[in-house]
Amino acid sequence: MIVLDRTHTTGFLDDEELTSAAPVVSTLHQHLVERRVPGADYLGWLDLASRTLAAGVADIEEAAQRIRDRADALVVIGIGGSYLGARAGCEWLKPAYYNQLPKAQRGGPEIYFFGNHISADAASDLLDVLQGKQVYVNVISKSGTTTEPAIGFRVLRAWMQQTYGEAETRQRIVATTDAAKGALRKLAEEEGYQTFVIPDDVGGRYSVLTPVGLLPLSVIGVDVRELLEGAAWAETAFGTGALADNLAYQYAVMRNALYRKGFVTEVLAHFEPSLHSFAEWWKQLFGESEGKNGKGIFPASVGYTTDLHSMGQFIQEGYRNLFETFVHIERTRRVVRVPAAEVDDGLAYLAGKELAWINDKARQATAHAHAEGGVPNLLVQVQDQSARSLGALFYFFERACAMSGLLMGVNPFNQPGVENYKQKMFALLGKPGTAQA
Ligand SMILES: O=P(O)(O)OC[C@H]1O[C@H](O)[C@H](O)[C@@H](O)[C@@H]1O
Repeated sequence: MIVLDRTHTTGFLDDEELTSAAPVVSTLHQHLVERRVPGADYLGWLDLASRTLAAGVADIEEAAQRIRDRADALVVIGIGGSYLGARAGCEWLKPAYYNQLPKAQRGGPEIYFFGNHISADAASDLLDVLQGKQVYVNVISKSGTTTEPAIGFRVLRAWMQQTYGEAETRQRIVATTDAAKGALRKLAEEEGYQTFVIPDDVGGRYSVLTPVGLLPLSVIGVDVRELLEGAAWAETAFGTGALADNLAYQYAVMRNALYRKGFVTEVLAHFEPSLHSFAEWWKQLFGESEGKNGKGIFPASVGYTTDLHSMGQFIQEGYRNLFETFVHIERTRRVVRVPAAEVDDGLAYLAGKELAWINDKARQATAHAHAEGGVPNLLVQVQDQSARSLGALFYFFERACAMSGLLMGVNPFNQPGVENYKQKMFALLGKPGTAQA
């Protein structure tokens, strides 16, 4: 289901550099599966998909159905790992203009993501668009104490209370949070919201296949079992410690080998606008997992061919510390051809050609040109834009990220650095118990 191709690393990486990593990968793999690595309390994602399939997702599907039957719009409140996966899934699996389609064609309510910023204008704009609609909310926070979603939830809850009254508002809110800890858990219990639990042993950026991602996606009509099946397939496919047989570990080894040669920025490149949020999810996964102790590959992303007309110049000829990873989808969902035309607009040579075919030529040309310009690039390919492929790809990158962080010598499962700005912000805000600035 997943292909990894390193043709365009020729001249930058040789086989021996990769195969020689096999013993260390095998040892780290053993430590990972025996849960003897730094951050070992956060390894629940390793077999989460297969366990979830075995336990069933009826509770998630029932809650989703209740919302689908009643809602015009679902607002998903969360930040970081508590929203990027659902958003990635939504864009990957649903049409680009999903919210603008007639309800019958959508197969679910409109979906909005909120609580991922502190913007007054964005908050007001959301409330404007929700006017007159039947709104339901899924508020998501593992810690239950993150400031942005907590503020967003307050704003939206106040609006809902005014619009629907207190009792009705309670019926329209589902909270996804820790089983016992945090302000959101406490509030959910006091108010009697329906709740879903984020397991203790799954960190935020690895949580897309928990109710964090599954509930919102189920509400908009995604068959979440297919998503889980793709990931469960990947658990087996990328579950071996033998480097030669494990593409996720090979990807981890390649990016580390490039890193050691000074390629310290990885640009995730895709050719489908619907992969934009997938790239955002990927950036959090790798950025928070590896960027610590003065180490890490800086994860960036571009959407081609759009960004070939902006960032393309830099990538082709700018400062040489970049490598790229192209995420490519082999088959598009639909076929569009360049129409024949009477006028001469210089495109006669493309008449009748499929856009997907042209896009693929653009990808091949870009990969070639960038390698020639000193940017080695890897290809990660999935066959289609299905839920199964997405589930497999989520897991591929999670598994690769864990191995990559271990190879780099960091704990891939913590994020101590994000606390610093928070403490300074709390001091500026005068939060009780914090040092005043
Ligand atoms: O789910 P939450 O506890 O609200 O956390 C949401 C996000 O916020 C943080 O600051 C962390 O850096 C992220 O790893 C996390 O995904």
